[in-house]
Amino acid sequence: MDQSKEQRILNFVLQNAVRGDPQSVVDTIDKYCSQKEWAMNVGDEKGLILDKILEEAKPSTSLELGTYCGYSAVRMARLLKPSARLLTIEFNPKFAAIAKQIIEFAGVQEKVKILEGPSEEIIPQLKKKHEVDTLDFVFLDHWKERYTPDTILLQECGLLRKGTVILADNIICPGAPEFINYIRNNSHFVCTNYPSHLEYMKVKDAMEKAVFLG
Ligand SMILES: Oc1cc(-c2ccc(F)cc2)cc2cccnc12
Ligand SMILES: [Mg+2]
Repeated sequence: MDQSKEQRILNFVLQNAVRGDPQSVVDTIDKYCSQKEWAMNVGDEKGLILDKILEEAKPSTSLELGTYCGYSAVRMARLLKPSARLLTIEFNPKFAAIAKQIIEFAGVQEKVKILEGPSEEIIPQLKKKHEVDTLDFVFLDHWKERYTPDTILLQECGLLRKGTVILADNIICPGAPEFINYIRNNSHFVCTNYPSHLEYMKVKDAMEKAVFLG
C-alpha cells in the first residue's frame, strides 16, 4: 500500500531529527514541508507567534484542537515548564498514530496527552475523565467551522477562566470568518490579530488571540 504524506513526514523525522530533541524535530518537519511536500503544520513563521504568546501565558494546562502530525504539540511542549501539561485532540486516527510517534521521538510524551475523537465529545469529558480544572491556554487549529461551537462548548463546560488565552490559526487562509465575527463581537473576549503567512507559502494568513475576561 502506498505510504501517506504523514507517514513520509514521520519517516523523515525518524531518519533526520535527533531523538529527544524537540527543536530538531520541529526544524526537520519544517525542512521536509518547505522543500519536499507541503503539509498543514502551523510552520515556523506562525510558530514563532505561537511561541511568544505561549511563553507570555506560561500555562500549566493547555489544550490543542487539531493535533495532525504533532508539530505544534512538540513546538508547545518544548516551551512548557516540567509540571505543565498539554492535551491535544485529534479526530483522525491515522494522524493521531503518526503524532504519537513524533511526540515520543521528540521526548515530550510526559507533557503531552493525545485524545483521539471528535472535539465535541471529548471537551465535555476533560474535567471528570482527564482531571482538568480550567484551561490556561487553548490553540484552535482544527476544522474552521468548529472554532465557534467548540469555543462556546469550552465556556459551557466551565473550562475557561479569567485570563484564559485562546489562539486561533488560519484566520485568513483557509479562513474562519464566522469565528472572527463571533469572537470580536463578544464582550467576554479581548481580541488581537497577528498578520502572518500560510505555512511554507507566501500566501497571507493570520492568527487571532482572544483573552477570556470571565
Ligand atoms: O494551517 C492549515 C492550513 C490549511 C490549508 C489547506 C489547504 C490550503 F490550500 C490552504 C490552507 C488547512 C488546515 C486545516 C486544519 C488546520 N490547519 C490548517
Ligand atoms: Mg492551521
